[in-house]
Amino acid sequence: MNILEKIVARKLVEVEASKRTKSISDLEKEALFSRTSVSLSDALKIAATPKIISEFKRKSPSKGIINGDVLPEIVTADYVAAGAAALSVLTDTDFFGGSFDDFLRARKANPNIPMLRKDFIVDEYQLFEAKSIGADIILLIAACLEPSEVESLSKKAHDLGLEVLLEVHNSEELAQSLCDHIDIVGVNNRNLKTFETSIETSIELSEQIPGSFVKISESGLSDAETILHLYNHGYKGFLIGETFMKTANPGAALADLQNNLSQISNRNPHVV
Ligand SMILES: O=P(O)(O)OC[C@@H](O)[C@@H](O)c1c[nH]c2ccccc12
Repeated sequence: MNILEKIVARKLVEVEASKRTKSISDLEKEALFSRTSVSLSDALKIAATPKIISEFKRKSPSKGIINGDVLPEIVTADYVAAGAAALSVLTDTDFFGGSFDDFLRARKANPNIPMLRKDFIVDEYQLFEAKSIGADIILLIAACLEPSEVESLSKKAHDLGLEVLLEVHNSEELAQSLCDHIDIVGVNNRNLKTFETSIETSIELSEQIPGSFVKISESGLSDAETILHLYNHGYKGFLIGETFMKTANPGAALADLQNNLSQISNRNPHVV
């Protein structure tokens, strides 16, 4: 089994256990369930500069512990103060050290920013969970879902008022999984089966994504030059975790990146 298969196998067991402890109608009763979602795709569509989606990630299977001892409410509020367009918070515990508690603390500290529930969605039940913790966006990973599952899960997400980020890593996944209910297409520069990361993945796929979809580039991003290069290939948003989380002050690391982005674009106004 590759790591993605291991995560999915574990997730299926976890979801069955959660269903036994909390029913869908319990989830629907949570206060945040009725919160009106904030759109990320609308903000990205009109973005005239690169937008950063900052991730709260304690650890990962590829990197091990990145930053175990951080407070989600502080880090995410610092991200927002430094200009993050959205937040991504891992809710997978076993492989990424995340939790609903992390997500809820981040949500409480930042009531109005678009937030992505970063997890491995394999069952409709998890969409109700996402809604109940105040998520605005959910992730569907083409590499671990059948195209028919992407279609039904994304439709259900829309019914619940959630936006859908479809993550792809190659042209086959893109061709097979893209459907009408996708709001944002994310190209993951990291192959989740091998952990290899290459920005070329985003460059190669940029032209294959129909212009009607807003696109973001994910993983392995750290410098302003690369981000502006990808922006010029049509990417509006950039999902970044490790670059920020590995520092003692993730919010300050985002502020530095934002500074570098504006300095470069001031020097070369044609770039953005
Ligand atoms: O920490 P990075 O290299 O900046 O990557 C962030 C994000 O793209 C990555 O965490 C991610 C992308 N897709 C995922 C799917 C599941 C878990 C995690 C991910």
